[in-house]
Amino acid sequence: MGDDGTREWAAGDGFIELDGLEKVFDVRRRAGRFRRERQRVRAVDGISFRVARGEMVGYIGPNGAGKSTTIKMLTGILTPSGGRVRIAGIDPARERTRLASRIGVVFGQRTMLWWDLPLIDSYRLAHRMYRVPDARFRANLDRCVELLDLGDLLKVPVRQLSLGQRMRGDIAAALLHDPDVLYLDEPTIGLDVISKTRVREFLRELNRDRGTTVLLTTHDLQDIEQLCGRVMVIDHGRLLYDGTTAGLHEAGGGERTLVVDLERETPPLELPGAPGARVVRVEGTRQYLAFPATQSAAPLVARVAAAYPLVDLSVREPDIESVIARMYGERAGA
Ligand SMILES: Nc1ncnc2c1ncn2[C@@H]1O[C@H](COP(=O)(O)OP(=O)(O)OP(=O)(O)O)[C@@H](O)[C@H]1O
Repeated sequence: MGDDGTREWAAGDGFIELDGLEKVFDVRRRAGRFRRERQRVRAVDGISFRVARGEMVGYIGPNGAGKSTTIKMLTGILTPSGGRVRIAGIDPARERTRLASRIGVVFGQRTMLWWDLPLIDSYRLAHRMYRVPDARFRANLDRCVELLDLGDLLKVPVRQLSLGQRMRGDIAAALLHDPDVLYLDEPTIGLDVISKTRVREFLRELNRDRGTTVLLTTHDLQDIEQLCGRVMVIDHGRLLYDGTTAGLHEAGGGERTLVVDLERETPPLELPGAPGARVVRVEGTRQYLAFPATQSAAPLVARVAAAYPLVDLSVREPDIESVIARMYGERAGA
């Protein structure tokens, strides 16, 4: 037992544990010219899950679903209105300082770096704030600088960095004290394809080599598909789905789209031997082919490439909103 009567975390327990977690906000809204009404918003409405050490889990949902509120309770910034949350046996709201050395947080839309200072200065401040031993700080910094390609950026003031550079800088800042858990809120938002790929590769390596537990909030289903074996979907503060990424597509019945740019205008492509695939739109030399999201794109790509002269190909994922809308539709119709 810990000093406060809580049991210490033991291997085999969930590393992140939520039991019936709730957060209710009292908000005052205008209800007429002079009247204001108090309204209760159940931002998180009884969420329970376990995440094992070393898992990499997606936490997704539409705007206002309650994702950020959950993350804020996991970091101790917000105190729950009900239920229970533990990270490695620690109650975040009661022991925020003790927890701080175990977690790293990256908010894609907000930087934790000092805007006017060179990047390296934010790292030096984190070094002191977290009291990281010198040798460990050096080793972690060197590793991040190498893997995130930050060498030329360390002396540049943060405000002069591009969005992708800044995001890499923020991820490094969150990792200098070797946290066991990393929370990422929209880490690829607004990044170009190359920056996204680089960030994803880094996260995959971090999880594989260091066993860092990662909880990832994103609107980009490709982040989830490329990084997470497991995904949780929340909406209106409730857990709607907790399972594999492939299962998410089955539950949502979604379709992906293969966008094909042809050398010349062509009648709608014929695709014998590609079950479930069909042309849904033709725009000049570009054609859009829908196919079940549960299938790999590879056989369809091979089929199209063998039969038609191509300029380019890309695959578009269904957006999270449409997957969730279909999940609701199926439930309502069930
Ligand atoms: N401090 C607050 N005071 C009052 N209401 C809040 C507060 N923070 C969040 N909410 C409300 O709680 C609900 C959940 O918000 P939250 O920010 O957790 O959603 P989200 O899933 O992170 O959305 P997004 O993807 O837009 O960031 C929303 O209805 C929001 O308006």
